[in-house]
Amino acid sequence: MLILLLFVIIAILFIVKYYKNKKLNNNNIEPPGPLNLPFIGTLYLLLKDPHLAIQNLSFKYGKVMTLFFANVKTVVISDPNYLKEVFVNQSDKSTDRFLMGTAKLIGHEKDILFSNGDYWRNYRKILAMSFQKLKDHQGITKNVSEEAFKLSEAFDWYATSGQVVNPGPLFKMFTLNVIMELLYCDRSSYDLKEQHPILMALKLVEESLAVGNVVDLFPILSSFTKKYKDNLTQNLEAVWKYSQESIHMHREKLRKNPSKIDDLLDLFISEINNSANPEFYNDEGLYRVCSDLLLSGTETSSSTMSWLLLYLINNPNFQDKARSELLEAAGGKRRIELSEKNKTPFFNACIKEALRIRPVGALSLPRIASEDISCGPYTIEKGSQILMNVYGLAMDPTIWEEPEVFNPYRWLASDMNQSSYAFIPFGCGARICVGSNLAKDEIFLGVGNVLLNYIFGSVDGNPISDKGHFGIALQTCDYNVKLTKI
Ligand code: HEM
Repeated sequence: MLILLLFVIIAILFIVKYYKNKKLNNNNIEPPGPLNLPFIGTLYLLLKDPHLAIQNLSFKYGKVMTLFFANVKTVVISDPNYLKEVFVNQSDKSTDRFLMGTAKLIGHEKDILFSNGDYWRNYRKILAMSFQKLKDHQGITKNVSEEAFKLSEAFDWYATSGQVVNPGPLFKMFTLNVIMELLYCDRSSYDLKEQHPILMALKLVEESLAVGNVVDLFPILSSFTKKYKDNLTQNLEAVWKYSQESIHMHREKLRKNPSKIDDLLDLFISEINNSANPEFYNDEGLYRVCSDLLLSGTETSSSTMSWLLLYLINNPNFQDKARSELLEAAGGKRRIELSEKNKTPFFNACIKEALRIRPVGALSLPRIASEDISCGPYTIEKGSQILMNVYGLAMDPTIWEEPEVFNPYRWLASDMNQSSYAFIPFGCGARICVGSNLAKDEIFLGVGNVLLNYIFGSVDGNPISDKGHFGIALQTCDYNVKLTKI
């Protein structure tokens, strides 16, 4: 009897949900999608490797499809023209972020990653201008180059002792040091046993984020997840406090000598001071932006470096070719600088290919439809979450020849004619990644300098698995390498 009752309740919920979801105003058509179950929506199809599951679903349901993350109606776009239509032509309706509980906990809607409206626009403008000026600031870019050299030295011990090493944590330390130097005039040693307290806090924040979505999707679980939230808040507070101290120090220095610009935070504060409405920006906004940069600008770049090295190990010919090209560009020195970047087209193509084949932001960061949005023959209903299928686009055989093959030459072919919306590792439209140039410089200098100094191989001579896993980003599985000093 009980089972029958349960069955009837589920059937009723299902029918109500089905009709509610099918009904859009003005006879607009909802993008198709798989069976939407009560409570869990279509999550039953996304349990393992969501980027692969979504790619497969898009083969079946098309380049615009509707999924349900529990109750959250989600439209996934896997077509370059539709991406342009939605995120560029109708950017007034598609620029806001879809904000769940964890995002709000991180940014309090007072940062850049997870804020909307005029607040986001004003802070983003200042940050984008600061990054623009960073490019022309020789002194600051020199620090990134120095850090890349220290990264290369960190591999030395492994090469001389013959020990294998997992390059991931060293790459992570490199990207963290770059941000720490840009914001806090601080850095940490590459000795993985001696970690800076801020790195420990950041690591714990990242671990909490990896489980964040489940907690966000099922508010009913919130009483069980208090510990998770307390842990996240406690570690975020450590990052905020550290940022506040640095902001105070930077402000004091600039008050005494406004022209002494030594890092990104100096640029950011002086852009604020010189803006039309400096009173709009306060310390809370500043320290939340600092923690954004730590969160969004470290794992992303270091994971891409790990992917690039993995593919260069699996393709030793490409590794040799990239090294020879770097060596020639560096005039025979074992140290490459950003000023030589235009002399290394093949290595640059390898970086692009790594960003294509394993985009760490495989589904970008969610946006929300702030109004009904037209997308080809469909309508994306107001309030829906919208995802860009960055990974699916990169694996689309109608766009790329042999998409699963790491082939840097595809970027060098003179007839390369892909839509720029087919390759969107940094997202697209008004919220495109603000740190993309810094990321590309880090990858160039970080991987370029280690390649110039060591030959890398897998431990057993076999190719390393490029399957990866979907955590806070699309990351490589941990892998060890052996290396020989040149
Ligand atoms: C390979 C490295 C990186 C990748 C693949 C990447 C990817 C992305 C993606 C996909 C987005 C969302 C874009 C959208 O909504 O359309 C994003 C946003 C963002 N990224 Fe990156 N990113 C990388 C490195 C960095 C770095 C180094 C920084 C800064 C130090 C950074 C800072 C940001 C910020 C602040 C946003 C939010 C922009 C906004 O909401 O207006 N990222 N990134």
